[in-house]
Amino acid sequence: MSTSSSAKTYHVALVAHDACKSALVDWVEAHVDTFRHAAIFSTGTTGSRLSKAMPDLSIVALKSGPLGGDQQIGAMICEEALDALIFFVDPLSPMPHDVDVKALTRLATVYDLPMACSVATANLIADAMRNQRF
Ligand SMILES: O=C(CO)COP(=O)(O)O
Repeated sequence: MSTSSSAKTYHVALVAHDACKSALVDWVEAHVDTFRHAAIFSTGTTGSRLSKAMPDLSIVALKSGPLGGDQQIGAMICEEALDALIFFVDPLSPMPHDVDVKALTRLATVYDLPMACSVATANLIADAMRNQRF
């Protein structure tokens, strides 16, 4: 008897502030086998950096963060269209769109969405994705 196991396609938002974009690209490259099976949604500049580095991944680039991209991802959270948010936040620079950043992380908390704002926590989410644990 054959058992069929259909792997879940995770819908994941990947976002990084400018000072953290290279770290996010490196991190996704390190987990590319996991993200090859994911549907990725990114803010504009983050998405184009990721697409350039890994053109074979499925990446939808939304608006740039300061132009509403954080809010677009927030709307996806409200619509329960995401499984996780990986957001490499720059904690050392003031942001003109700080309210948008706060709104995004707030909505992830309101909807109890798995969210990582650091490499250590992002590793836990990637591990859970790889093992289909949520
Ligand atoms: O500012 C951001 C998130 O707050 C990221 O936006 P970009 O990916 O367009 O730089």
